[in-house]
Amino acid sequence: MTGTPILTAAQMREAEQAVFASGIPEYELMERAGVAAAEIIWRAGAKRDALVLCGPGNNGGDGFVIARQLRSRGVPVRVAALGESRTESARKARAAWNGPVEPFDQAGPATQIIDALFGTGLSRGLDAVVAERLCDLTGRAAFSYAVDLPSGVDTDSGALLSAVPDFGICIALGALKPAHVLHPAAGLYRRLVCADIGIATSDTIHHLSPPHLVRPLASDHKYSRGLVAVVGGEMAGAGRLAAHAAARSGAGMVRHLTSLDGAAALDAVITRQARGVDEVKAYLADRRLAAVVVGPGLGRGGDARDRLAAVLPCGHPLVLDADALTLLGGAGAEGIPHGSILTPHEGEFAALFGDLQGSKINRAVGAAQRVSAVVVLKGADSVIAAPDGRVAVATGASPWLSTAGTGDVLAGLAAGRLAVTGDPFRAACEAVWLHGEAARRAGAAFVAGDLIAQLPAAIGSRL
Ligand SMILES: NC(=O)C1=CN([C@@H]2O[C@H](COP(=O)(O)OP(=O)(O)OC[C@H]3O[C@@H](n4cnc5c(N)ncnc54)[C@H](O)[C@@H]3O)[C@@H](O)[C@H]2O)[C@H](O)CC1
Ligand SMILES: [K+]
Repeated sequence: MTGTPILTAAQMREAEQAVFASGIPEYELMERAGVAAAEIIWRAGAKRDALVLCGPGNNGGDGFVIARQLRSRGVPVRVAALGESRTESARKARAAWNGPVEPFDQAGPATQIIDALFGTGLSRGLDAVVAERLCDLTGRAAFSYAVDLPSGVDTDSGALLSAVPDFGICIALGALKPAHVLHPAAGLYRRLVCADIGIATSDTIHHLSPPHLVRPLASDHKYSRGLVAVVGGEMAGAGRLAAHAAARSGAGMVRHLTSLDGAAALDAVITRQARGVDEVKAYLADRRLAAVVVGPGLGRGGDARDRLAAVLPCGHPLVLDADALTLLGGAGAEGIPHGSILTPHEGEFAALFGDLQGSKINRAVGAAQRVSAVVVLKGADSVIAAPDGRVAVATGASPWLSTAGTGDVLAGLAAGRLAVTGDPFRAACEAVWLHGEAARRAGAAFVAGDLIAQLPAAIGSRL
């Protein structure tokens, strides 16, 4: 879970100020940034001709340092500037470049385009003519790089403030920012590299990284590895997917409680018929339960409400998904037990927390703090937020996950990891990463069942 840190623009400035307070001048940081970025560009593009586009602020200053570094390696490099450099460090970098500077609006194409126009200081969209020229130059280039951020993205939300082109490599400086992991900005580059420039970063928000999982002990048995109950309803298919995912999550045993007649015959090992709420309550009275997931296949009628009402006070660690979230959206989130895991998509999230504003990260943290539970706000970029402010953001999800049942699989997987770890934030991070890894292994055009089949290999890859 402790992947590359993610800092907002304000947190980045705060971290930079701490470096300056330690006696390292701003220009030293700019030199470090430029040298690190130039090394990445050199490795990717070698001596292909390059055009560095420099903006008026310190992002532009980075650009002048990069140009000087590339020139010293024999790269045929040109610089085009968008007006004068407005900061002392940027002026110093421009003077050190000590070469010709073309006006941005007259700059011709190049094999490599390096975007050092704007970074974390962007306060509004680029002028249309500037944005258009940036898109044209990068569109005609064989290699394109964004210095710190693609110019035109909102640092903290990942929104696009003006037209922004695609880039081959985005070179984050010092730390990731939310725009590096939140869509649509996160979809603008093929490769993301974070250059370490010696900035100490906060330890609350991270890019989700591969988890370290553990094997069962020789002394373990099916109950010590974790018993999971899936409280389904009339739609046995979704509950069955969640149950099979939990069964291949590393947990010791799974019970799928469904009201559907004859479903038990399908999976005798897993499925139990629980027609009425009293039968559900009887199963939930089993103190050996380590996690309960409710939602997949639950339904939204009166019986579903009764089943949900039986689950919420059961005292076992909970995963709330799908119909359970929709039902809670109407009834109010106050009934959610602390320490649960919620796995809403944007629609279910809006039903529960539609009043929350800000970036996807802000909204997920706000929701987690409101209900004192871990919230997994799913999407192409899934945000996992804990009530204490810890956040992990997952990127690179396979687009093939947009198929029926993958949410049921994630819910069952989260319950299984919760049964194994007993830690909601860790379980949610592991489940999201394993879900993504299973999708990568499943390849193309898979269905939810194929995803489940890949879980043992995904887990095995992290032991
Ligand atoms: N601060 C440091 O120690 C380091 C920062 N690094 C780099 O610096 C940028 C952030 O620099 P900053 O000067 O704050 O902002 P920008 O360079 O992004 O540019 C802001 C600059 O442009 C003006 N401006 C804002 N929006 C627009 C617009 N739409 N059109 C025109 N002009 C605009 C604004 O007024 C400012 O003057 C960071 O991303 C890093 O790249 C170093 O990496 C490390 C040291
Ligand atoms: K940039």
